[in-house]
Order: sequence, then C-alpha cells, then structure tokens
Amino acid sequence: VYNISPLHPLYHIPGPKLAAITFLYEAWFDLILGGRYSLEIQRMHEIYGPVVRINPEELHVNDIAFTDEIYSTGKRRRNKQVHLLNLFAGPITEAMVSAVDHDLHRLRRSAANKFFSRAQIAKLESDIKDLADQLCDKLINIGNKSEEPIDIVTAYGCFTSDIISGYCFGEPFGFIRQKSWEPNFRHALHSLLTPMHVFRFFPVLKAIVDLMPSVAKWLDPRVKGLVEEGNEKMPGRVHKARLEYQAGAVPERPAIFHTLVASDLPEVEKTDHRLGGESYSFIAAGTETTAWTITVITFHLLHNPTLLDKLTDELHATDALTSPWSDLEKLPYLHAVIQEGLRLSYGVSQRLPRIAPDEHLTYRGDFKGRELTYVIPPGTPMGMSSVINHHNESVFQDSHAFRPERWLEADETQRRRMETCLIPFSKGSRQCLGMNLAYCSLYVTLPVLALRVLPRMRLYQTTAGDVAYDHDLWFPMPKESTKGVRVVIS
Ligand code: HEM
Repeated sequence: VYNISPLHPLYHIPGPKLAAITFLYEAWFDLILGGRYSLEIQRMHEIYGPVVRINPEELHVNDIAFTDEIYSTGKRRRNKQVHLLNLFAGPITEAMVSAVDHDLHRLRRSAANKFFSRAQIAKLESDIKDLADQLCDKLINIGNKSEEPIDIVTAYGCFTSDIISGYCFGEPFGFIRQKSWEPNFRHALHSLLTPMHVFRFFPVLKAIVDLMPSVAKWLDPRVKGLVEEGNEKMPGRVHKARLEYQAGAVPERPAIFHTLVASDLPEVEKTDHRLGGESYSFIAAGTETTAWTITVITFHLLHNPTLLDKLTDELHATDALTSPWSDLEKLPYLHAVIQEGLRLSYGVSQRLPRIAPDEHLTYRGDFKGRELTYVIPPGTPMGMSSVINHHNESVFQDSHAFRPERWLEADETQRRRMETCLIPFSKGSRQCLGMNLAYCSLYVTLPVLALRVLPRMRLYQTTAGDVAYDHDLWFPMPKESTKGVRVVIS
C-alpha cells in the first residue's frame, strides 16, 4: 500500500498501479513469459507518456532529450541498480560491469581504460585483419567441402572470441584455427545468461552459486557451465598470466591480464577470483555483441543484394582490403551499413538503469499536448532501452527496415537526432569499454567479408524473423523456434 500511497517519493510518476505495487508485475513478463518486459514498457509509454514507473522503485524514460541526464559523465555520480545486477552470479559479480557504486566502478575502469583507447586498439588492427582473413578462408573451405548449412553467428562468435581472448591473455582461444566451429565460447556465454531472469527475482539462488559454487554445480546442468567457466577456467587463466608475469615471461602480443595482475590496483582487486570475473565479462561482452552485429548485417546484405552491390562498389573503388581502419571509417556507405547494423542488433537490448545518488533530476517534456515536469528524487533507478530507442518512429521512420540510406539522406539536424537516439553501446561514464575494439573489428572485417565471401554466400531457410528481436536475455534474442541464421557458400 505504501508503494502507491502519496507518501511514496515516486507517487507522482504515472504507470500501471500493479507495477508500482509489486515486482511480480515485471516478473510476469520477464520470468514467466521470458524476457518480454521491454515490450510491455514500450506499451506503457504509449499509454502513460515519456516517463513511466515500471516497478516499485524504478522509472523508464522514452525521450532522447533526457539521455545525458541519465547517462552522464564527469563528476556526476551514477550508481547501478542491485535489482538489475542480481542477474549475474559467481566472480563476474566482481567485474566492473557489476559495480553498484560509482567510485568502485571508476577504480576498476581506470585500470582498464588504457587498453581500449583508440590508439591502443589501432595496434591490434593487423591481428584483427589476419583473423578476418582466416575466418573467410575457413568459411570458404568448409562451405566448399560440405553442403551442410553454416550457422553464421557461431562462426562469427568464434572469430570475435578469438579477438578478445587473444587480447586478454596474449593467445587466442584458437576457435578459428581449429577444424570445425565447435567448441566455442557461446556455451559458456549461454550458461551465464540462461538463469538471469531466475536470479533477478530469486537472488537467494544466485547466493548459492556465490557462496557454494561446488554445490551449485551439481544442482542444474546450466549452472554447472557457469561455475566451470566463471569459478574455475577464468580464474585459472588469470593465475597462469600471473605466474608468467612472475617468471618474467613477456607475451609476444599485448595481453591485458598480464598487465592487470601487476597494476597498481589494490591487492583485493587483483585476486584470481576478481580478475577471473573481469575476464569472463570482457570475453562474454566481446563475443556475442560484435558477432550479432555482423550477423544482422550479413543477413540484410544477402536478403537485399542491391545493398551488397552498393557496398562492394564502394569498397572496389577504394583499396579497401589494404586500407587502415582510419580510412575505412570515412567510407560513407560502409559507415551507414555499420550504423544500421548496430541499430538493428541493439547491443544490450534490455533497459540499463542508472542511479543519481546525490542529485534531484528534473524532467521537462510533453505528452499529448500537455506539459510535464517531474522532479526525480536522488537514489531512483531510471533507464532507457536500445530496443525502444532504435524503433522511435519519429527519428527512424519505417524503423524495422534495414536501410543504410537513411544515414546518407539525413540533413545535419536529423543525423544528430539519429546519433543521439542510437545507444547500442549505452552512454555516459558506464558506456561500453570495448567500443573502439568493436568499431575497429567491424570496419576491418566487413570489407573482407563483403569482397571475399558474401558474393558466394546464400541464405539457407532463413528469413527476417530469424534476426528480428523477440525477447531479452540481456542481449536481444530471436524467436525461440529459430534454427539460426544459416548460410551456404559455393
Ligand atoms: C558491437 C559490439 C558491442 C556492443 C553493442 C556493446 C554494448 C555494450 C553496452 C550496451 C554496455 C553497457 C552495459 C551496462 O550498462 O551494464 C557495454 C558494457 C561493456 N562492454 Fe560492450 N559492447 C560491444 C563490444 C564490446 C567488446 C568488443 C568488449 C571487449 C572487451 C566489450 C566490453 C564491455 C565491458 C567491459 C563493459 C562494461 C563497462 C563498464 O561497466 O564500465 N564490449 N557494452
């Protein structure tokens, strides 16, 4: 009753009464229906306006003018919400992505930032290009030898895992080098994500993984994968990096964790357990996101060959296979294809709330001709969702269509609006750490794929429904019945 009484600090924010009373409303959509609260939140905005109360403690905003207030930078502190972070279990709860407190996050992030600067990532460019060539060779070889369709997201996931694992530990997992696409990191990733809705609503279960991993391992096969990867393999890799560092061995390539074990972070931040969680988060974040963006782009270029022709014409007209990242990102059509790919692959699709712990935020806007002013008290989680932003029809008309041309036809004002509305990497002080790596991988890899493999690739029993957003599992998920994005290569 208190939750909907005038005494509650969020009493003045509109939304369904039931959502304001209890978390069970959200649980119905995310836990029972399976990751479908974003769609319900979208519906709430249509009824109640740009700011809605989506559970007893949290607001959701659908107004791009408020983006920088929620996702701010600089001295304005932004914490994370425990209810959201309950989705993670095991050592990853000690990664920077899981830090509730602004200052703890800053500490962890400042140690890692230097590895992901543009200048640092540019040094990885030739390794990424080599790996992209190996990916193409493997796709062509396997495609020529067998008529079996290839699940392209798995193939791209092998590639992106190799990039990030190589950077983390100086030696890639070797998924591209091996003969087939199995094993790969996607199983470890799924074991991290599959229980997420259960953990969010029953955090006591996640506590079993945190406190008694060896017991939790035997309770459920999915949790077994999570514990094996999170509590055993990842800390083991960090431990090996530490021993190598102590023995004075210098990896041939830059290796993040060989440096982090010797960084000036406090000792408690450098344990195998904590850094194991950090590396799990880097490899999970670096695998699926970029792989899914390349998959969505591949699908649309094959589905609409006119777009592929336009792209290959542009790439042929320049020396795209030998051009550096800094030149490739100036190619207008390639840039438009990547922007459109990021828009329809969403990054993290579900809402990403932030908390301003020590300032009131004032929202001013309007809804159906009525002026609105809401004062939001400190400590209130509030967020936006890429899957809602990216389908804002007033910014992206015919938003479900993959149309790179929209980025080329827009005038300056419209283009700025589109860029503000595009949030695949989130924004502000907690936006994606790996953004430069993701962009470099996309700009370097797509020309190689487009010129070497895509002209020989055909979709196999795959339709737009296999790449369309259906529900959230942190990342955007297609419909349950999908058999994947499958291709054959001649
Ligand atoms: C297309 C590719 C990518 C997309 C769309 C993407 C998207 C995102 C988003 C939306 C967040 C914010 C999550 C949150 O608020 O909790 C995030 C965070 C993060 N991403 Fe990415 N990501 C991509 C690639 C990568 C890569 C290649 C890495 C490599 C290490 C990476 C590492 C991280 C890390 C460590 C965080 C946590 C940052 C922090 O908490 O400060 N991401 N990413």
